[in-house]
Amino acid sequence: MTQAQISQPKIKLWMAAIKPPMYSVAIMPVWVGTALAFAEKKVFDVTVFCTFLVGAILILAWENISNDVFDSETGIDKNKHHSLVNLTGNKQLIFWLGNLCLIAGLSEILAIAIWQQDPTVFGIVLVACGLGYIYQGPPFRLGYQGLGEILCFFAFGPLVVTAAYYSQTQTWSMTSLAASVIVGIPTSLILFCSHFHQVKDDIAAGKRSPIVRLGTAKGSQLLTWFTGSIFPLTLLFVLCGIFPVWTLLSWLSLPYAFKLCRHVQQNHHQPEKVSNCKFIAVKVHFWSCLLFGLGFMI
Ligand SMILES: C/C(=C\COP(=O)(O)OP(=O)(O)O)CCC[C@H](C)CCC[C@H](C)CCCC(C)C
Ligand SMILES: O=C(O)C1=CC(=O)c2ccccc2C1=O
Repeated sequence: MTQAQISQPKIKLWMAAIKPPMYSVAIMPVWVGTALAFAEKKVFDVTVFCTFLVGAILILAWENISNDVFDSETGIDKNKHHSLVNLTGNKQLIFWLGNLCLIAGLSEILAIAIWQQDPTVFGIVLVACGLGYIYQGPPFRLGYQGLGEILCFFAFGPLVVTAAYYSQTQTWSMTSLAASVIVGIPTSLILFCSHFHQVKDDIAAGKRSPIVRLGTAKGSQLLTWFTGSIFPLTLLFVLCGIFPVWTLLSWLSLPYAFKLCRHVQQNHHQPEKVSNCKFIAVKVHFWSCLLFGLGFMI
């Protein structure tokens, strides 16, 4: 923990604990699945869309709140001043606040299932929540084995994009599966980026994050390959006639992708400098997914 981090004002610590920009990871898969449903089937149920969005945000709030609870049990967050548990000193309160968000979020998704007399969307979201739990909750804690990025890809990619598409159409689509890959990769990149500055604390707590396993130098190279993969992959799906040409609008997010790769390559070994790379990755994710979804609507 640096002097700068220790002396941060309370409001800054609370904002860092709540992480508002991170909630775009819950919004984008719902947006892309819904945009694709509109493109393919010309349907758009605004009530289902808004209900799904609120549910997704609440479920992500549960994931983040309970992350601070579970991490307080392993000691990994002892230097994390912006952990909700450290800020309030009340683990029970935070635990129940998280559970309340989960119940409220799942109730939104259940409402969609009841309106449509079809449990499919609820079932898919329940599986995504299961992946969220085994990422951090006992006895699994698969994130501590370096498996978080894989869970993250399937949860925010194939599962939630498919559920959002299904919530609008009550059918399945291969294009939706392809689109979910384009959403899943940048979401996992955010998680990947979040480990660069935490190597010391992770090793001390026995967490073998991908960056602990690979080292920061190799990690920065892998980041460049995966970030770079999103754009040619989209082009490939366009050339195969799976995506409309307008989905290439997502290439307008390339400046953020370059910024991310350059920043991490230059600073991967300096925790204080690289610690903001997660938020550059959020920008890559936000703009690439927003424009990608727009490409289906045009
Ligand atoms: C909480 C997550 C990452 C934080 O991990 P870490 O412990 O390294 O963070 P700190 O350093 O800040 O302590 C995200 C984990 C994502 C997970 C693998 C999958 C989550 C699935 C969601 C619950 C599904 C949401 C569905 C919704 C959008 C409908
Ligand atoms: O706090 C974090 O580091 C993350 C929180 C979060 O909700 C999320 C969701 C999807 C991918 C990555 C992340 C985080 O890194």
